[in-house]
Amino acid sequence: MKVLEKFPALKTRLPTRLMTQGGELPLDTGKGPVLYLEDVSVSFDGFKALNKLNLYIDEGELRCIIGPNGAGKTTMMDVITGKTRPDSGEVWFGQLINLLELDEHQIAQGGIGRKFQKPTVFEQLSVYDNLELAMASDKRAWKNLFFKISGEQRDRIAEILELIRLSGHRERLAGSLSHGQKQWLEIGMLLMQDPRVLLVDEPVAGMTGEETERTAELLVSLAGRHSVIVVEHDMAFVRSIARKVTVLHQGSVLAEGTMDQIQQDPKVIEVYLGE
Ligand SMILES: Nc1ncnc2c1ncn2[C@@H]1O[C@H](COP(=O)(O)OP(=O)(O)OP(=O)(O)O)[C@@H](O)[C@H]1O
Repeated sequence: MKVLEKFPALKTRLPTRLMTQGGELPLDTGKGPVLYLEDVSVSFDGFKALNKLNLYIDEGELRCIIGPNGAGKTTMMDVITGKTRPDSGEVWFGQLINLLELDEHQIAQGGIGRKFQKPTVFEQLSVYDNLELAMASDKRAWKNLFFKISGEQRDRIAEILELIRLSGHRERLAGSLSHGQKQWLEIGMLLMQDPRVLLVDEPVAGMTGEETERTAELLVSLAGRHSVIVVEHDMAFVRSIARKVTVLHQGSVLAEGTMDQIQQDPKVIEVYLGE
């Protein structure tokens, strides 16, 4: 059922721009998903990259999105993060925040983090400094060179270093880390902003088997505190972390369910074998 049909009172929501004036976004997920897209369509020169896409992400869930090349996965992430504006449809963060009224920067600051495929850490800085800078980004540090972090913030960095398994490498230059470690550091940098939703694009591309396993553990451990959306082609990896899986095809949801359910779905088999 569509969320707006289920909760008709939501139609009386105030415009997001009025609610967000002067600070924190009033995220309200009490009665519904943390993020949802309804009837979202995006066309590029007449070609429908997204075609009436519906997607509902619950608070704290780990969702895997798969689909053949060109299915619309990247476009979907671009719409959520404000990079691409849909031609039609709705995109809500909680029940009160209309993401279509916010720009990319506001969406990132408001609690939707995105990890692109290529790591973009500051190679000349230490692991620790990368995390400190990420925490402070857009806050005082960039404006005030004498910014000092609090004990609480130091604890948060230590907690994240532990989580991303880089506690023993805190003073190392980020440029000297392995590919996998750089990817974890970047995930750690996003976590410093404590996002409600984390979008992760092909996290294990180019990783060793061991790094892939550790990444699976990391992403699973993030669910609960964050909603994590993982777009990935590596099916063995998806199977290792999957709870609910959404299969996109030609810009819409083709199937949704557990990995076993979708792997036995004749529509999914046809699409993948037909590639
Ligand atoms: N800026 C653009 N201009 C024109 N066409 C585009 C643009 N962005 C995406 N497309 C097209 O829209 C379709 C969906 O692309 P998208 O990148 O979202 O798919 P995807 O599922 O992420 O694919 P992949 O797995 O290959 O990354 C593709 O056919 C693509 O060529």
